[in-house]
Amino acid sequence: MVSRVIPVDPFDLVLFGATGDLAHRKILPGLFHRFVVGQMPDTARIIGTARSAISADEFRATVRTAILEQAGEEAEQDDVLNTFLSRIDYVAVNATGPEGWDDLASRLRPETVRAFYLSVAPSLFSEIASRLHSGGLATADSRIVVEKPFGRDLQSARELNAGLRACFDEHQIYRIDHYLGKETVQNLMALRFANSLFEPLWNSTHIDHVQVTVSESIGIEGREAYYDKSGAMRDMVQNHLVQLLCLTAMEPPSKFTPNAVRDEKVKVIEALDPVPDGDIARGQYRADTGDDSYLDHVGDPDSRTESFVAMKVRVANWRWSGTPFYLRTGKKLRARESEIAVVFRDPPHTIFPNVGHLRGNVLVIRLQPDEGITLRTTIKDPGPGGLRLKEVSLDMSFAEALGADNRPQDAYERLVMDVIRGDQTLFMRGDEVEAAWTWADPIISAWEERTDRPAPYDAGSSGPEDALMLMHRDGRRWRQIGE
Ligand SMILES: NC(=O)C1=CN([C@@H]2O[C@H](COP(=O)(O)OP(=O)(O)OC[C@H]3O[C@@H](n4cnc5c(N)ncnc54)[C@H](OP(=O)(O)O)[C@@H]3O)[C@@H](O)[C@H]2O)C=CC1
Ligand SMILES: O=C1O[C@H](COP(=O)(O)O)[C@@H](O)[C@H](O)[C@H]1O
Repeated sequence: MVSRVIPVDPFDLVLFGATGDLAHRKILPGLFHRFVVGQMPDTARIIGTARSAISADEFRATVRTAILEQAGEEAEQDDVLNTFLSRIDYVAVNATGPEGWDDLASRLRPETVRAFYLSVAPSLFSEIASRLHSGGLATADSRIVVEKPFGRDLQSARELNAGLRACFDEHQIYRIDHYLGKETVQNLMALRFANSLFEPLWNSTHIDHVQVTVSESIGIEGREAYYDKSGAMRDMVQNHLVQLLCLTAMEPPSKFTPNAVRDEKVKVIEALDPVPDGDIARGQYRADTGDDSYLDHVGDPDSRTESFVAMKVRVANWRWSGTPFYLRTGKKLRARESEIAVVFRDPPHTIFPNVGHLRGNVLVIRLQPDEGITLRTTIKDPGPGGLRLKEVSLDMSFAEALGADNRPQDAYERLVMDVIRGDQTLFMRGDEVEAAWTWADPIISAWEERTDRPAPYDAGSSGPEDALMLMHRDGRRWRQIGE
């Protein structure tokens, strides 16, 4: 049985960078899944482009292979896969030269939603936008989607915004942060704003602190050149972790519209205090048995790029004064585990004899691997023998609760369909990205002036000792990774 899906309007999706890694691992398999569940109308078309001079048949063959690798059982029905592939075309286009643009223009249909997905290096964004505009390929209703990283500092983000806005209106620009497409991230908004239970408690009177963890067990996996110039702060914190913080901390938007939601997120970013150096722990993984260290992976024994960051962040507004947000993320950690843990204050008094200190409730929003929501509560330990207390979790796993037919969508499949629908709620607005860089830039600049190295941590651990200390000195503890 297929879940409730509302088909989108007919579209021409032009995928720049169609021969690349992201297109083959995420975007095309995601589109295939949307096709399988019936969301892509019969008249939808995907036009892949890149410089490679390959035929449409050759391109389709690579897409077939990628889908068979990524999409699981659904891809085994050959007729379904063949029908999907018949919607795919390919045109060789050079983003920085005249070759291929007229051919591409001739394939686009009038009266059809046009989306141009730029899965290419950010250095190509402005030039592609300009050629789409000057060649008349983009209409007033067309959408342009750009991948991360959106700049490496405020200055470059402003330049990218200027390049895109010279040719497209803000309502046409979709800046991807794939964390916003994750099912549980949206569930955080539903949890907060569709229930009356939590919102009265959602403030510093009741919440002691919030922990946002994005722990990865993988390393930099063939992306050395990019990662060593970025590090965890630019790669993960400035975008994904700041977005998670925003959705946790923001005020209720007046309505669920793209600008109402994004206005509230911008206010949170603008309320972030500068983070003093003493509130940050940076780490770099060292060799594990049978594996190399970060320095071996990037081939630079002097690299000072961090593969781990933990920090204490303060949101300087009425709601959150006195409730810090602790963020941490890193590569080669003990487990792949991402969550937002909202730690409530301890009960102020206990009426139970011989129980000692009662711990506060913890609401955990699990992003991955097992998406769901857990509430840690204290109950009576069942059975005879007097009243003893015990901590238990009220647990909701989405996979179990919703059943296999309603498995959470991959972030990319949701986001691509949102583009076609013209819904920008889960995309970053230009001012939002600039605000996040305004906050992150001084932190990064301070590191760049220093000569010391990030603290080493063992691959497979929970990160460097400094990160533990960041919490311990406040009388708090990180939640365990990988338990
Ligand atoms: N891979 C990933 O996991 C992630 C990637 N991203 C971002 O997505 C984007 C794409 O990444 P990824 O797929 O890994 O990159 P790849 O290097 O694998 O692919 C780049 C693509 O761009 C095409 N290309 C390069 N130069 C030109 C040009 N002058 N004109 C037209 N096409 C060109 C290449 O094809 P050809 O050489 O044939 O022209 C290729 O299809 C980047 O912005 C990256 O930061 C974001 C998150 C994760
Ligand atoms: O954007 C990025 O995200 C991935 C982690 O994404 P996830 O969905 O697997 O949690 C990270 O590995 C990568 O370095 C970063 O560029």
